[in-house]
Amino acid sequence: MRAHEAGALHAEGYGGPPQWLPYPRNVNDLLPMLWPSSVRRDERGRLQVAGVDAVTLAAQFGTPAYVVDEDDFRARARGFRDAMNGAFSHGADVYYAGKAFLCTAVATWIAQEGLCLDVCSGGELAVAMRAGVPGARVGLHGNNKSAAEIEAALIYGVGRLVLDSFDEIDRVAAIAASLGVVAPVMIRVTTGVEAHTHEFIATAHEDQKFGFSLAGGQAYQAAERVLAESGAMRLLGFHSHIGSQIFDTAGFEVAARRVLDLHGRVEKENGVRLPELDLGGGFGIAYTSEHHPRTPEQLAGDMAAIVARECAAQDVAVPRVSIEPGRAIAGPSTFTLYAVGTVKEVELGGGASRAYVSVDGGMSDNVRTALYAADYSCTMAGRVSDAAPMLSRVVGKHCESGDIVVMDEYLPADVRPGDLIAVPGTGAYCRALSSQYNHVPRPPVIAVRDGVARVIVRRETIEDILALDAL
Ligand SMILES: Cc1ncc(COP(=O)(O)O)c(C=O)c1O
Ligand SMILES: N[C@@H](CCCC[NH3+])C(=O)O
Repeated sequence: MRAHEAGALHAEGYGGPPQWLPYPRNVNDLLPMLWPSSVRRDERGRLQVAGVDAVTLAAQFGTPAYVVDEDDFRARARGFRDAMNGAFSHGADVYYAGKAFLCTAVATWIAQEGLCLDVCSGGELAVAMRAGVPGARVGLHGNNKSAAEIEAALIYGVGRLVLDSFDEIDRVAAIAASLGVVAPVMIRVTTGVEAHTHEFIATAHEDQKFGFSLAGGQAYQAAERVLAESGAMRLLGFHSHIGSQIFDTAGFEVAARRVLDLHGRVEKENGVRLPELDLGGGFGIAYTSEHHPRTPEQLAGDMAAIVARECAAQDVAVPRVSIEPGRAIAGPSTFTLYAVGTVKEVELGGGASRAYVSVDGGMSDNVRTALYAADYSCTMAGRVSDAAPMLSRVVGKHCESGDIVVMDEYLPADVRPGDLIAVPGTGAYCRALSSQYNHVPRPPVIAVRDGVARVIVRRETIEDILALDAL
């Protein structure tokens, strides 16, 4: 089931037989799990976020636009921080995975809320530096970091570089030696876990590009190589990340057990102490009511139990644990606001039909539907309607038939040009993966807090795009 979720309440809550209320029966028609916490409808039927309504936002900033509820984003960040500190008695660290969505304001929020920041390129590192995130609280990832990226990170004094290949071990050792610093490093391990998620976003099975294989022995060898370079590198510990948008707890558990087994063996057999362990991110969020995310408390509690059990079994000290949630912080805090341009009804045969509702963005601002067959839902944001529900597909304005934003949704049959449509759950990997396909400028990101909306990433213009071209 995916149609109608953002736009209507299930009559029986989330269980039981589907009994959808006609669209939208009342003004509180939004499934809370899909929206930032402040979102509601006002008395005019307009979607409202942190006290500002969607019609006002569209008039002031234009469409399409990503709209982030700043307090919701901050609360999700704090939620992970507090849950990890609550579960691990000696403290723990949360590295927000900036790849989900990063800009200077977000890096500032993350630092203010007491989190660390995971960056995976020189560009993301530059944002962290600009926001003044202390180097010690930044981690640098990447399976092919350039020498310039490594050097910039070491000069900035990042708290960790996560190593991904033997070539990189040599490269980091040489650069650290030339700078006269000791690089704090972790080793990314491929644990062999087949995570239950889309193939393109699973990262711990053997046949993919990330990390050192645990089963093949390379992860152990990598540790030996790093330990042998003690003048240039300090081994903090191991890192495991099994993939993204994962709900299945077994995958996390198996990965944690395997990486802790390696951690214990390396400590004992080399007479060293590894002070840290990173268990990655990947925690799934609800895009539809089919998804049932676990709370940060549940996730942290489970991790703490596994770590305590495995360390006791191996008789090694409990390392300081870190995690790297991206989607679970950024995703639900944001919705994309579009304006409808055209509505076209297409006969499907057998008397059935579908409305193609074209909006003023599309795969350039949200490629996840095309790339991962991701499920989204949507609702009218500027008004409510008593018209009958109509099976609709929300599509973009690009020259591709796969340019689909929301595959199936029930919208009221009187949806028309000029209506506003809001798509929830677009805070992670939408702006981050956006493009200028068809030379469509990227939308702005608008942060709303306490009744005030402000631009945190400005809209691109056609002049921005033209400026890249040589004459
Ligand atoms: C190493 C690493 N850490 C953290 C993340 C964040 O994942 P998510 O946004 O699913 O929490 C990713 C992306 O999958 C990643 O590759
Ligand atoms: N871009 C992916 C997630 C990849 C996470 C980065 N390792 C998505 O949108 O779901």
